[in-house]
Amino acid sequence: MNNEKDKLSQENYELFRELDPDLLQKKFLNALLKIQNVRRGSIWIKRGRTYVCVEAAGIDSENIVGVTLDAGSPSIVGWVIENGKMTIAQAGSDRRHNREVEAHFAIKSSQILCFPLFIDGQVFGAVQIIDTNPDSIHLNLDSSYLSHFQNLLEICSIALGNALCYAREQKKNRRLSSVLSRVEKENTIIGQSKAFHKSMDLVKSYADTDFNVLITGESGTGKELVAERLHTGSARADYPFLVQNCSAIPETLLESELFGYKKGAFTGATRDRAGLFEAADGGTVFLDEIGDMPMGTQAGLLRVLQKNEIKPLGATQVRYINIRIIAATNKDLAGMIQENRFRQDLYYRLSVLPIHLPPLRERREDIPLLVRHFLNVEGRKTNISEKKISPEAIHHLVAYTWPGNIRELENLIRYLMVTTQNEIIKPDDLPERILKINPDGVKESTAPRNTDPQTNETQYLRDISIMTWPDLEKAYVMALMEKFNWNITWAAKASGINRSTFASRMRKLDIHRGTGESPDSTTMG
Ligand SMILES: Nc1ncnc2c1ncn2[C@@H]1O[C@H](COP(=O)(O)OP(=O)(O)OP(=O)(O)O)[C@@H](O)[C@H]1O
Repeated sequence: MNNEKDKLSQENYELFRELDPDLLQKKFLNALLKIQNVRRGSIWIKRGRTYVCVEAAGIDSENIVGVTLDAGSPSIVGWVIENGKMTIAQAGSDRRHNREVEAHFAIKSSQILCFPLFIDGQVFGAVQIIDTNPDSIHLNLDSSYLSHFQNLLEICSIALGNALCYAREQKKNRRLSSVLSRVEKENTIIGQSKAFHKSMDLVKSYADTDFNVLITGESGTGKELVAERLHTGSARADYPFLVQNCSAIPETLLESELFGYKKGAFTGATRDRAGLFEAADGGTVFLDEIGDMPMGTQAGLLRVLQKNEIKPLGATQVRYINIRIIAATNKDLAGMIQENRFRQDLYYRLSVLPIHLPPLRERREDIPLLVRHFLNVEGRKTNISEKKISPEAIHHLVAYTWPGNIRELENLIRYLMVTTQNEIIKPDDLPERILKINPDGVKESTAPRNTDPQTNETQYLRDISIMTWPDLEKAYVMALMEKFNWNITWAAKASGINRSTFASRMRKLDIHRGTGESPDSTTMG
């Protein structure tokens, strides 16, 4: 008996060293099975009106992890959880035993020992230790042994409960950090052009719905940024926003990333792993480059959209998830359907709400705003003193065609921040590919480029002469707001008019930070 007690204590110490709840669960169950000299066992957690199997050991265990039992159907774990008492049951004759789960087992259970798991006096789950020997002779049911066993269980149950709480808090923490970083990013959607506004109006109206969205547009036009905005503006904002790029990734790898896998599903699958869809439960999944998704994976995605169910690789049972899909592509999906490279039924499901983001060359008015924005952001990030840009250099940037769109512009600003020695970026600092294009060919009213620094002012006036009065006022107010970090009072002071007039002009010109905020939600001061 003393030997047995020592064995229990040793297992105890070993368990307390484990902080990872998944590993702790596994070690906890294995320790109990070892002490009781049996091989089959499982841990169940109560979730609402269901009991979910979170860990299992022994032959057929892969058929039971993830199984969800309804509180209304018979089960030993349900009985133990609801009554808060341990029980011993004969699998063949006990009416509480769930026959449906047992039906999946090649080797049948004979005797079941089941204990409740407590935290703070509340039952949060149950652990089953199961004898599969037909004579039910392996379980030690001696009352004094069982009482020591119960002590070990109580201590481990506290450790497990704490580890689960810790994991929950960690998850919450990660979610909050991702919301925080999204909020920080959120203010960076820049654009005042008509084409951009049209797309952003759609974003605002789509965010309130829960339908799938298909974003089309060339590479670097801001599809991911817009997807994030759709998520943060939706009721799912407090849940994860997870991104998967579907291009340049082998089919099986993409499937295991998205749907997850069971231990042993393929070489190297040493443990169960949840996929992206499951990890994003409650939130949004952004599938970038959906046009590159292989046909096989498209079928799995269709099942997610039609039935909200996923089947991890190697699993026999499906799992239910609740996610919103936002997909993006720069490919012609309609053309791909004709060539049988994209499923038509999937296309219809994905493109309930379509958004097209215009290329930068179709919204050239936004280039000066974007340039100023990136100079500001990069200046802050790199600690290099903020640089200015000459109207002439801007003139070249506006004329360039930007095949890589906003990403190319952002990268160029990073490059210029580092390579430009002077405080002001001038045309000479620009790369050859940009200088090659004649800026005067782009806008008919633009006068020939003047390289004499003394006549920069004249050039600048020529540049702004192509703008309308509201455009000019808009650009002026935006420049002030950015300079004063969206503090209306300071910006109004700098402009020489009072705050309420300034705020009312902002409203009239429909100027707001990014796109989602009204002037009143800018920094107060
Ligand atoms: N309107 C915008 N205002 C500020 N920054 C933007 C804007 N649109 C895009 N960006 C920035 O440009 C870069 C490219 O944007 P994003 O990754 O969203 O483009 P994408 O269309 O998803 O590209 P790809 O198709 O190549 O994946 C990002 O760094 C993003 O922050």
